[in-house]
Amino acid sequence: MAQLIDGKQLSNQVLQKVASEVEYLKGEYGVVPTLAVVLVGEDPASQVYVRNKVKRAKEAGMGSIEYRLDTETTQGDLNQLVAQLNNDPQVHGILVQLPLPPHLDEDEVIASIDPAKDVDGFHPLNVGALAAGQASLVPCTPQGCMIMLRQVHQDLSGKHAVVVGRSNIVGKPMMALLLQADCTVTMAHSRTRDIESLCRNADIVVAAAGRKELVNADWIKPGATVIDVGINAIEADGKRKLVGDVAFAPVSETAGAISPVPGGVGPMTIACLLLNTTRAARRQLA
Ligand SMILES: Nc1nc(=O)c2c([nH]1)NC[C@@H]1CN(c3ccc(C(=O)N[C@@H](CCC(=O)O)C(=O)O)cc3)C=[N+]21
Repeated sequence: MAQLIDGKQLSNQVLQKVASEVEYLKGEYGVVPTLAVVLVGEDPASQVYVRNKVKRAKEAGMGSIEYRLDTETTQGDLNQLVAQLNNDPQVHGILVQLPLPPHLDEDEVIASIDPAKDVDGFHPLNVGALAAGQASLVPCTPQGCMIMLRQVHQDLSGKHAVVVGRSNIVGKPMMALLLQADCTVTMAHSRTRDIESLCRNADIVVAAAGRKELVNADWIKPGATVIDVGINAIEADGKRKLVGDVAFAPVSETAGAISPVPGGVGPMTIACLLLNTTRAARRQLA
């Protein structure tokens, strides 16, 4: 049976580090690292994530401000709120929850966030810095995945990693971080031919395709490490249940290590968001 990579437990370690950094910034500079979260619309899943982020921020001693805008919010109103937060010295991190309602332009909103406050790491300047291997605010989910991988592999050098999924928020930044860790990286996606045998050659598989239980046991080399980034809500016995992009039960009999859903990448993402917020606050010290 595979080793379980416990994201819940590991995220608590990261959050402890965040809490001590918060104490330091308060004690030494009188600064309370503060995250502003902007949610447009009523999507129930987004509301759960935002509530979790705000809760964890409070637990770490950070400030958090939640902005809930209704679905009909205009691009102008949203841009104006972002501009106000950019100019507010009490706000160190800005997160605009995605996806936005279809009438709003996500790229435009992201580009309007001050790159120094872009704790998601989605601004083109931060994307470019990551691609060039320069320190920056790194997207939270891939950052969390790297911390999980380092639990299993003290040295990632030369490992063959296959990333399944090419999104801007997970797949592409994941590729950059694995490359920086000297992995050999293959990007696989919905158009990849014979994706199963490609994955079967991998030492590490990061599943971020957004397709529930896509990755099965016959995709995985015995002993390989599997990180499951999927969050797919399904109905089971009339209840809402989360499953990943990996068929957990069968894959955990083949893999050497595997992260679960829930309790894997999700909590790590939130912990890294707060870590980014303390980093942003530190860089904004006058
Ligand atoms: N600008 C932006 N930044 C984001 O980081 C961002 C976003 N938009 N939009 C939505 C996705 C999704 N996301 C999650 C974070 C934590 C959990 C999480 O903690 N999940 C728990 C379970 C929670 C539950 O039961 O629903 C777990 O996996 O154990 C899930 C999903 C961040 N996102």
